[in-house]
Amino acid sequence: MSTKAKIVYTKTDEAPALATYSFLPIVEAFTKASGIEIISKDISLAARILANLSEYLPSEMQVPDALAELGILATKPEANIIKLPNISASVPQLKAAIKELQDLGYPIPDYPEEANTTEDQKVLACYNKVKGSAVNPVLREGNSDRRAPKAVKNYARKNPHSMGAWSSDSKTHVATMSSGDFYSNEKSLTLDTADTVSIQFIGENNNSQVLKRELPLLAGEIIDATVMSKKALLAFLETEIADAKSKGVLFSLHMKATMMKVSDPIIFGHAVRVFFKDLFNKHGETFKELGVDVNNGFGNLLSKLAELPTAKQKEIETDIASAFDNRPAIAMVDSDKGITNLHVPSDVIIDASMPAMIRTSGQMWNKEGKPQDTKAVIPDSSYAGIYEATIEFCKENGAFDPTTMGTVPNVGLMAQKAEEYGSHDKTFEIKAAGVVRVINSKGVTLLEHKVEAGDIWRMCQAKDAPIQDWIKLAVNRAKATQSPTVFWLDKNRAHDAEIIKKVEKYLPNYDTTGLDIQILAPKEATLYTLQRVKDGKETISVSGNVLRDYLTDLFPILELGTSAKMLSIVPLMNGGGLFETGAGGSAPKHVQQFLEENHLRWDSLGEFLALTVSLEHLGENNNNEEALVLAETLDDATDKFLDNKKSPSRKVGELDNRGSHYYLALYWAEALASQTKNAALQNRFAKLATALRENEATIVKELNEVQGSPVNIGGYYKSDTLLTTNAMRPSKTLNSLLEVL
Ligand SMILES: NC(=O)C1=CN([C@@H]2O[C@H](COP(=O)(O)OP(=O)(O)OC[C@H]3O[C@@H](n4cnc5c(N)ncnc54)[C@H](OP(=O)(O)O)[C@@H]3O)[C@@H](O)[C@H]2O)C=CC1
Ligand SMILES: O=C(O)CCC(=O)C(=O)O
Ligand SMILES: [Mg+2]
Repeated sequence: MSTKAKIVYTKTDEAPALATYSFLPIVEAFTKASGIEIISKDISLAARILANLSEYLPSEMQVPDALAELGILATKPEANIIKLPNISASVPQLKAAIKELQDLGYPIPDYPEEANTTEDQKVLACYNKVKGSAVNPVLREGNSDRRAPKAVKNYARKNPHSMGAWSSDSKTHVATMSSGDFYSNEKSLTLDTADTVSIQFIGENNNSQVLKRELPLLAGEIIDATVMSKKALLAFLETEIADAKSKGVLFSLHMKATMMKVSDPIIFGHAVRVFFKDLFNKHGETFKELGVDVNNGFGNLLSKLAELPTAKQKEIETDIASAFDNRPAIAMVDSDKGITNLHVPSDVIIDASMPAMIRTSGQMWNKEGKPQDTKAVIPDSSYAGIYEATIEFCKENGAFDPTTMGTVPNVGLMAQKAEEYGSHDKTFEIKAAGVVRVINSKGVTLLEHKVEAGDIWRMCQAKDAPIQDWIKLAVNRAKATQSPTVFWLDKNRAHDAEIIKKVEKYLPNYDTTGLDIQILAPKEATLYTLQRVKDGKETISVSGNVLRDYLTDLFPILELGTSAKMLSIVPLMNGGGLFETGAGGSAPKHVQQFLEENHLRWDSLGEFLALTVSLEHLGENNNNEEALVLAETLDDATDKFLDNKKSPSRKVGELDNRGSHYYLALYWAEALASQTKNAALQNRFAKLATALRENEATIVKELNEVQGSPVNIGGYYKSDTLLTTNAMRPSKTLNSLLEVL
């Protein structure tokens, strides 16, 4: 046989990584005789740290830079990558992972609190490559196509998840800025020809500083720049904190500190300082001496208090307690442990946190662990309107009904680090009053803002080729579904106005006869879509990168209870395929439960869907008939899996992730054994299908009886391979059946 076609299956973090220990051996067993090679690539946070700090490690401890390899692969036609969700690390998570690796004996340096020396700057630069959303932007060399497959949608309609009722007198609302924010200050233009620009700051006393040198731009590229005024932000936060107190609602802040890893931690830090302003007024000096940095959350302050003499510690603790009394009640992440919304910037991430709140009657948890109406603070107003509109809609119409509601697939512009999510290397906290200019190679100023000390200035890019590809993808989906297709673009926003020009330029390249394609600003698009959702209809959202992220959690969480059940395809621009699993994250809560009671409630449906399309892609691209049959039968097996309700339960002692994998394997083997397209596959799987069926009771018993007590896998970020394998593959019967295949 010619060289085998390859599928890369990523090893990531937390719950999806645990699930991989159980699921990957099944995938390998099922595909190995069909000319398919499954390659596992470790892009976990721990592996990325080790790869980036190689020079500090002895050779036997060094690991390859798997992410860099995959980044290159993603630009090649042969790419076929299954990408599971991974940790996008905030600084507290990064430090915890570094500590774990050091304890395991890896001699890597600490995360530098302050980078004053050249050495510290070098280390910090290495860690910055690992920080925040450092994986997805590298692999996403294509735009995104996320939707709920029919079978999944039908399943949700027949088996609705719980949905909190909405009352018209709910006090829950969104608070967002009306001036001085990124939305209000945005300027944008499209380049006619390729150029190289630089970003410069010119102070009021005429001292100037180059913020970024030699930024190459392509012809047709859209750039935009904007600024968040610190003064306006602080005033806004102060007003909203007071308003939350007077209205008796919880204060909660919703940011994306992981993807917006430069701007959003700064905004997060301001929120912590304004919320605890008396504390900072009184103890600011002490905090400075301790090196407190609340851009990493209020938890950073708490962790430093132990360094103080006991008396001082007590005094500050008393002042913290009175701050909590004097300020509004704050939304909790974990009320049992006293962890608030302001503790860690990666605990509350807007794409998942806002829909979760909307699903629970617009309420979040207070410190007594009871649900309460909430003020959701989303400082920048660019996209806050979509949540505002959804909340208003629920107040007026009540909660959505998963048994009847329609569906909202998304086509998202994200290739080549498009828009805000690619802006962190062009985002700056401004040191003094002056202007920031984007200047072209001839010295002409393209964009300019007046700034003050503490303002956050940023520039974003969107290249022409990805935009064209995105428009093509939108037209394809519109044709395939015949559903109304809405570009969520605001003509009054500078950047969107440039994108609209491109949509108007490129749409006529396609035959759109009979298609309903519209352009609506995000708030109007939300209202239009929600009404159709309520009426049970499908509406395709076509959006930029941030809305892609927000909408592909918002609608799935309302429709399906979780975005883990989404089909999430990234047709790579050079012909390969990146198949993401679900649209959500790495579910740290699930790991906590697993470690405490050896029950993993992670639902791998997203992995099943991704594997199906990956096999299909491989079959078509390599003329591999067996891969196509494997894909078709896996699709049937997934339908049966849903029909027979074999998804993991949330409760210990019941079927969990491991048991759900067994059933998928059983149904897949049965589908392969009963199909008649390919006799070789039919023969190969006949015995296994019978054996898996005959041993059902034994296997399920072996998988379920291990549950109920804590499990040790030897690490959180870098668990022990053998311990984790044993924990995730406890059925000897299942293991030996897979081995003989
Ligand atoms: N593509 C990627 O790589 C992404 C990575 N992330 C990263 O993931 C981490 C956690 O993010 P967070 O915002 O908490 O979002 P998560 O999606 O991890 O968690 C939110 C909740 O969604 C539910 N959920 C998510 N996936 C599944 C699944 N497969 N099966 C069942 N339930 C599921 C769970 O709710 P419940 O337990 O209540 O059922 C879970 O607690 C962060 O580090 C973040 O940066 C986030 C988004 C995407
Ligand atoms: O990369 C990340 O940090 C999160 C990605 C995400 O939330 C998404 O793609 O929906
Ligand atoms: Mg998301």
